[in-house]
Amino acid sequence: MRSTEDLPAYSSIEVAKHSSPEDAWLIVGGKVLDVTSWLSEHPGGEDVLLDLAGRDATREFEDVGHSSDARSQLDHLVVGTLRPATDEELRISRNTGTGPKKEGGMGFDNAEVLREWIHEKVSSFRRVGTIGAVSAAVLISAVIIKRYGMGWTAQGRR
Ligand code: HEM
Repeated sequence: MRSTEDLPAYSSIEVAKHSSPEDAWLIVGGKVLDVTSWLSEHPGGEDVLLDLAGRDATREFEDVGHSSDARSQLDHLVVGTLRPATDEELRISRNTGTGPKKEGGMGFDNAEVLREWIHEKVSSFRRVGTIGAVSAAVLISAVIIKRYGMGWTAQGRR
């Protein structure tokens, strides 16, 4: 087998595009697998693989308690390694609603997309918070000046 270092690196967003029976990829343990031509050979059936196609199936693979034979079969299916998604990929994925999703969920099966979304929300709240605090300070100053006048500056000048 080729060393995984020679293989291309794909992001989870790229892997998500391969989610049909004609083109089914999975991620297991940081390896990207093309299971398309092997679907019918899986002893656990093709449905479980198709349900997870385009997604990270590491947890499901481990939960089944696959044998070491299964692990060596897996190595023959490797087409690449997993790399973090770029900011650009995350932005496009968020805006177009593409990328890995779980049915019935919030649409954020992809931890990276979710993390990026939270980060953006927090910074926009922070922005709104700063504008709010500055406006409140100006308003309070205006009320104080209106109520007490500029007495202290007049005193200072005397
Ligand atoms: C693409 C990587 C995978 C490979 C190479 C693989 C390979 C195998 C092999 C060789 C077996 C026979 C039992 C054994 O040797 O452990 C098996 C069984 C099974 N696999 Fe997978 N598998 C893969 C992914 C998955 C995934 C993602 C699931 C999802 C749940 C899954 C579910 C099962 C189930 C339920 C069985 C048990 C079948 C039975 O004992 O009746 N497999 N798999």
